[in-house]
Amino acid sequence: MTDLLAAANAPGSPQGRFWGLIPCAGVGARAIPPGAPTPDLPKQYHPVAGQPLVLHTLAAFAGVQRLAGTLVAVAPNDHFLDSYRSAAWWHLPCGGATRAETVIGGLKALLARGAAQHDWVLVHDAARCLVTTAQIDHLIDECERDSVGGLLAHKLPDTLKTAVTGANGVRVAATVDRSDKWLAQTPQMFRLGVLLDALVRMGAVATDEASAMEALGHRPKLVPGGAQNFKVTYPDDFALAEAVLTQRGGSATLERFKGKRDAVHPTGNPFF
Ligand SMILES: Nc1ccn([C@@H]2O[C@H](COP(=O)(O)OP(=O)(O)OP(=O)(O)O)[C@@H](O)[C@H]2O)c(=O)n1
Ligand SMILES: C[C@](O)(CO)[C@H](O)COP(=O)(O)O
Repeated sequence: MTDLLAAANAPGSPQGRFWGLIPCAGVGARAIPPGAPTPDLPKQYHPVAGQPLVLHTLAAFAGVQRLAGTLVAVAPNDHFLDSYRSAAWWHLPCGGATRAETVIGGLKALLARGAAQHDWVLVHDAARCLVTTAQIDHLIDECERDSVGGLLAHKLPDTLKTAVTGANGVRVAATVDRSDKWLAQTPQMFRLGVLLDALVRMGAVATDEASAMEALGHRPKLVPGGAQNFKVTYPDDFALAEAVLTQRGGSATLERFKGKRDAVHPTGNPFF
């Protein structure tokens, strides 16, 4: 693995292309209101500001000119996206039981479709539908010359507590120093081959790509993302996402791509 990173960073080695990878195979269990029946529509397909949630995410990625293409990793037997077409992204049923397995499946699919080990991959949650094209471009600018890669993150804005649960309910155990605490967001951008190796080694316990890289001793770069790049996780989050997208004027990026079923991707995506 370290050899792969060293090779990618060696003077004269090719810079590599940039790929998007969207894990989109979760069920969204925490997004179901307490007591409600289990819906058959995963949260990433819920309508938000006039579109299925994930289409806002994909619109932001479609606007990034430097991406060679974006793979959406969906669950086996998930046909939701079959009726949508874009020149900028495609979907494959390579999702797994955990987010890490879905990402591993997606990375292998990218390699099988012609991506190189030293190419960069930007892994981004389908459920972070408020990311903007500008933020993705900013992450690439900040990381493309970095020896490890990095992620969007948000410096903790609130006082941080640890909790203890006992007979008196959930109580504060302590207040924790937050000066060095950040909330990890996505995209998370690393070299494809190195990331695949790191995730396979760490397995399903890796809740994000950076932690797998950290486990190998690397120090991914923290790039400020912003409070609006939150992950739709709980029931209330849909209304918040809707409000922000509506305030932005719907999805301006999405409008640009709507109806362009046969559009040719500017970077010449080989898959269309
Ligand atoms: N087996 C899985 C689990 C999650 N994800 C994706 O990973 C992203 C972030 O995960 P999270 O918000 O935890 O989504 P869910 O696992 O769907 O949510 P929950 O834990 O509430 O069920 C989501 O876009 C989700 O679709 C995935 O591709 N494959
Ligand atoms: C990758 C991630 O979005 C970073 O914050 C997050 O860890 C994924 O969500 P999960 O709830 O940990 O699966």
